[in-house]
Amino acid sequence: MSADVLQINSIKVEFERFIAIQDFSMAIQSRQLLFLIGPNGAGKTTLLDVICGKVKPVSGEVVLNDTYNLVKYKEHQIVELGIGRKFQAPSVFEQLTVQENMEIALKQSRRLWRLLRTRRAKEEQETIADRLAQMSLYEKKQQQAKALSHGEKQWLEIAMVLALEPHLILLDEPVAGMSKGETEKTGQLLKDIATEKTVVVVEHDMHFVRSFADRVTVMHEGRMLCDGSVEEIQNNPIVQQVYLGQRRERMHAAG
Ligand SMILES: Nc1ncnc2c1ncn2[C@@H]1O[C@H](COP(=O)(O)OP(=O)(O)OP(=O)(O)O)[C@@H](O)[C@H]1O
Repeated sequence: MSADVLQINSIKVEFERFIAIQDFSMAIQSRQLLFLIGPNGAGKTTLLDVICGKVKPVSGEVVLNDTYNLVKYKEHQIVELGIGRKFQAPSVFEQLTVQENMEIALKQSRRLWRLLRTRRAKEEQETIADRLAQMSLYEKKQQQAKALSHGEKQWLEIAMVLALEPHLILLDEPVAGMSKGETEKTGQLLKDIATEKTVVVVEHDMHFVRSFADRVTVMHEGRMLCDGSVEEIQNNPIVQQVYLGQRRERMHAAG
């Protein structure tokens, strides 16, 4: 068995006649914080959509733990296999408390719903408490979600994904709209999560990527441009030429 959690092999995605992803392959190892970067329209969100089953490729495969070709599974089955997704826009229930949002997240999981029949309510509450504490929200569990800051709502959503106990978490621009302090804290939280899970983040904020990435994959026009450490990406002439261009100076200057 390989050390890869996920192997993406030669996927191609078409929307009507437009090819959004082409001949794309990569392997994702466990317990790392991987950032997907690239210009607008590069195919980053579509790649997350393929992994979580929202979009089906016309060819290629996405293999989880050397065993499950996710292309053949439905979205809810992929959740059951341990892949969690947080979309870009916050979608917490504003009128409900932080605690109630967590309880709903647990009940929405069919996998956990089955488990809960045999699982004691006490354990469910412990899971919720642990994840809220991890995301620094435990003290706010009785507050309505609408009273949270934008950053706290994003953390609540991440806690809701974590409560489903995924092995692989997919996040789309989690720090968009956050303050500097919230962004820094989110990076630390994601680092912490990546000590026990694999975290894949689509991101445009290069300072954030530089500060926290274990590995970076660059996409361009639906293809893999390159993949490596932050330093390797920064020094790659093709990335500088095709993607970063004039932003190179800023990228080196940041941090
Ligand atoms: N449902 C769809 N139907 C048609 N075209 C789509 C659809 N979803 C995405 N696309 C197109 O596929 C390409 C890749 O889109 P995608 O959202 O994956 O890019 P991205 O790298 O995430 O971009 P951004 O950084 O702007 O979010 C774009 O040209 C987009 O317009």
